[in-house]
Amino acid sequence: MKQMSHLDDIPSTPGKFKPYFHRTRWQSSLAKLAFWSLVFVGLIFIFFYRSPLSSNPDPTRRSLRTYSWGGPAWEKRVRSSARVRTRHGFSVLVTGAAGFVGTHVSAALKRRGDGVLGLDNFNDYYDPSLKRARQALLERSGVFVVEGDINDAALLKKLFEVVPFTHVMHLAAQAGVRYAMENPSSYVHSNIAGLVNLLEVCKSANPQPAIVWASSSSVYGLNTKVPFSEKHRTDQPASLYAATKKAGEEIAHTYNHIYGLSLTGLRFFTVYGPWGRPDMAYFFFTRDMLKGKTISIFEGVNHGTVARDFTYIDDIVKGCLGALDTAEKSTGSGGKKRGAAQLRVFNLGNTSPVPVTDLVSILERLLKVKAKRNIMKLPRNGDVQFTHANISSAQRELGYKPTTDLQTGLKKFARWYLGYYNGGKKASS
Ligand SMILES: O=C(O)[C@H]1O[C@H](OP(=O)(O)OP(=O)(O)OC[C@H]2O[C@@H](n3ccc(=O)[nH]c3=O)[C@H](O)[C@@H]2O)[C@H](O)[C@@H](O)[C@@H]1O
Repeated sequence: MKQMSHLDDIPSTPGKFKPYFHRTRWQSSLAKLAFWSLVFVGLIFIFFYRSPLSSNPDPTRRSLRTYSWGGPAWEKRVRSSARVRTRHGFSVLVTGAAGFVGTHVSAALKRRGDGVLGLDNFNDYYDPSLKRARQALLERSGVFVVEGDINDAALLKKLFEVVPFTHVMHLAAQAGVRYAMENPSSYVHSNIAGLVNLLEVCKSANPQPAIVWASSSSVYGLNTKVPFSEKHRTDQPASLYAATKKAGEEIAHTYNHIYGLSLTGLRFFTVYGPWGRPDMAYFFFTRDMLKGKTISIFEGVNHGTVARDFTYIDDIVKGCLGALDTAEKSTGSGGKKRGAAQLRVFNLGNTSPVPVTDLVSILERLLKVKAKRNIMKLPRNGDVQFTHANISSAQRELGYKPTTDLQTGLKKFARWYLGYYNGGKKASS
């Protein structure tokens, strides 16, 4: 009876059913049936339309999230953000614009008068609030970051319909070497499927844009010749991440060969700096050292040094702009090749590897805290022991010349970190 009165309390449509609602058992059952059907339909609705970001436990499905885009107001924002403000400026679509490198490159392009439209799926591989903060930064400088995935062909086609982009700076990717063992399919999804989807849209665009994109120093894998030169072998990747980046380079070759797309791959060497990625060692060492937590420092066999050719973000940005400025036009149009097009790959490193133990010592001095060091064997999870870039090719062709040493770059990072996280009190996740 109690339940009945509870059901009676539920407001129903006026007139028709209300007077008969509790008169007979049959009618009551019908009402119950209608109620539970409604609940059922509601649950199905919630299941299909909720955001996978908040509750989907499978991170590879993150990008199935539905984004809203389109409409006259949205197109106006897209157009205005991509509008070129200098005589020979570019209009550039920057994918991964709310990412670390994407934010810095987008801001630099905008500063010099190029039109920039950002695209980012804001996934939760690391704290999305940092991506939102970068987005806010870009919004203030006039860059609109469209929320969407590089696997969404309809969205990409729409963007090319609205803006005839001259260039694409493709920085959206699943990054991180060690995470590839935890979530391999996210690498295939972003770095392979997403890249192919983007190139498919670019090859059909009219005019076809020139594309500059992020490869990685990790493609050198087990190569032992140093410094790493673009001529060295890259067919022994040590992680799935590296393998997907290497696959990207081969895919670039195919699209260049078949469709005449101008493609430049940039092999970044451990990029660091303000607004960086919390999944990278320099970043989480800083966080953990400030919290007094122990950090794990890897070493090679027989106590061998593990070192990286750490490269400061401002130097990388100059390399990216150099690549865009020297990119030749794609030769095809509407999916047809008209002649041979440019295909390039460059190392963008710093040319001076620093042991990870030295990185920690620099951080200790800058943060004025003593690190609790746990020295451990380099795990077999994709990390390589040593990276060192030969940059003569980028120097010659892009005018690339890194000028920031690790000490100077980390000082800028630490200053940003302490400001952003309120003196290290509001720790990053
Ligand atoms: O340049 C690249 O190719 C790559 O650089 C970084 O990868 P990685 O160099 O491994 O950068 P971190 O993850 O920040 O590691 C830096 C160093 O710290 C070491 N490390 C890492 C984690 C840890 O707990 N302890 C530790 O000693 C690593 O072995 C490595 O030598 C990025 O995460 C990749 O996305 C990028 O493609």
